[in-house]
Amino acid sequence: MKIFTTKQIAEIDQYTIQNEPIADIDLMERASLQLVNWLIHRLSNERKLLFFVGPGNNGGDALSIARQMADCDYSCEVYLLDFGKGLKGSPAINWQRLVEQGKVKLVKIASEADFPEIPADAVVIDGLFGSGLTRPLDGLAESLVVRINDRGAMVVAVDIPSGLFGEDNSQNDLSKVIRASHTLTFQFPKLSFFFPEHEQLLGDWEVLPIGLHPEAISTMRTPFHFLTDKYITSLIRPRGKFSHKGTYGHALLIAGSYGKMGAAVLASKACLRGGTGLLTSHVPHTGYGFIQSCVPEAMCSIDASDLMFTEFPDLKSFSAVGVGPGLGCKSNSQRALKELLLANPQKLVLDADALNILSQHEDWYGLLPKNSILTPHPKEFERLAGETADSWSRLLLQQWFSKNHGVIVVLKGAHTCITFPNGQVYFNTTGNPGMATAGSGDVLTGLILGLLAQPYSPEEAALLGVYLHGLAGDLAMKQYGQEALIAGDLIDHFGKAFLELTK
Ligand SMILES: NC(=O)C1=CN([C@@H]2O[C@H](COP(=O)(O)OP(=O)(O)OC[C@H]3O[C@@H](n4cnc5c(N)ncnc54)[C@H](O)[C@@H]3O)[C@@H](O)[C@H]2O)[C@@H](O)CC1
Ligand SMILES: Nc1ncnc2c1ncn2[C@@H]1O[C@H](COP(=O)(O)OP(=O)(O)O)[C@@H](O)[C@H]1O
Ligand SMILES: [K+]
Repeated sequence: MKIFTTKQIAEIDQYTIQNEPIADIDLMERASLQLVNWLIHRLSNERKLLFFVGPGNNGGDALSIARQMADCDYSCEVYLLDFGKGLKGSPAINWQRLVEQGKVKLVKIASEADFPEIPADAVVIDGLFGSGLTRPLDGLAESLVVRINDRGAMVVAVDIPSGLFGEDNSQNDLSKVIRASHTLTFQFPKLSFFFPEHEQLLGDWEVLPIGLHPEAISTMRTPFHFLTDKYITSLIRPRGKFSHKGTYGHALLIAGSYGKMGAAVLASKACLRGGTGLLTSHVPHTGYGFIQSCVPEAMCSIDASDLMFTEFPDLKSFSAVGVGPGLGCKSNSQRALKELLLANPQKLVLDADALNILSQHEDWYGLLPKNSILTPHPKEFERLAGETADSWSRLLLQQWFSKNHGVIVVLKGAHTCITFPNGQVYFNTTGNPGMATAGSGDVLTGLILGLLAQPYSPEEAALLGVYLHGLAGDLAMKQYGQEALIAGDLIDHFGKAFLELTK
């Protein structure tokens, strides 16, 4: 599904108004009704609703919601942040409708003295500013937001927490942004919803469809997307009746070193459960018995070194290569990694220490085979590409890195972000904090390798691998909860994850 910038969303709004066609005030009513439905299903009408209303359409939405909630017997008060210019257009119509309805206390805030008391059990509806925010909040708006945040009441933000920009918040002061418990956003999530530093501002966020014009949505171009079940299911290829293990490729996994053989076991198992036909796990001599007994389905290629990666088998027989989990960064392994890059494997996934080694040799970046998949966590990405001050800047850097080096970057996190050499960006929507546990990245590498080998294209393997990995995490969480979940549980749930997508 596409993610649009707030500027594009405003264009889609206008297209809908002109081409559905629908009057602006009616579109606002339709959008507000979605929020009304959400509120009445979750809140008892014994709770007082305090609406904070700004000068634009976001305020207009809040005014409409207040009227509809009052009609449903909720006790509502409206506080309009008055910049002395008066309301215009649909917000003005909605103000007038409230006046005529006569059920809601209406107050204009012209100074801090007009700020109301906010009881802890009240619910604040934040309709101060939406996607039309032009600059960080200051003056009276800033003081009001700080006051609301200080009270600790439940806050439901309309469309976006007031003060937060939809994309670039690099110049914003986040202490002047509404801290919502819930954010109910219209039709599309905003890009800034996928960034970790905004978690406390957004609370739980949900997308409410408001029937924007499908033609505008399908024709408007954007590099930004988020992954859905439907899209991922469309990537999964059913197996042919007469297929055999040779049909599904032969993966080579180079992993493990003395003391870190568990990474090789986890990645090997994940690779096999990802559906590869054959797997050879290349490990140092010391890991031979361990791999053979823990993963009997894998063949073993044994390094000349007892302790670490120093060489690799002839690549001819392999349809994809994965390197990195538990590898260590010793100089012999560094040399071997360079030789591997020079051997130019057709399909390559690099993780963990392979990335740490790479980041020490920027002059090797040019050796990366086109469309290699790199799976850094944020620290590894920083080592590879440099430091950034915030998630927006990091996203731009990641996009640039993918384009410039012709590689796919899977930047792991709560919303793992996948960037392609053509500039396209995909955010993952599966997974949970239970996956913040040792080895879960090794499992992802193995899974992506297993998919690459079959062969899925590098683009498909990255998207499918990330989504399935998170889905397996969500299924495993149902069984173990978050604390007790360990990386091996993810592998045990790959089967259910595949079945869930193809049922
Ligand atoms: N037809 C539409 O366009 C629809 C819009 N919708 C709502 O409309 C919102 C966007 O509305 P608008 O574009 O009117 O924008 P906003 O309601 O976000 O606010 C823009 C207004 O705030 C002022 N402003 C911006 N930044 C400020 C700052 N830092 N300090 C003080 N004043 C500031 C602007 O001058 C303008 O008057 C969405 O977030 C959504 O809630 C929904 O009603 C759906 C339909
Ligand atoms: N809070 C979270 N929500 C969703 N997924 C998470 C969360 N924390 C970690 N993960 C996932 O777990 C994996 C962790 O990878 P990584 O940090 O490389 O672990 P390790 O190095 O221990 O194998 C990534 O795929 C990441 O997306
Ligand atoms: K808002």
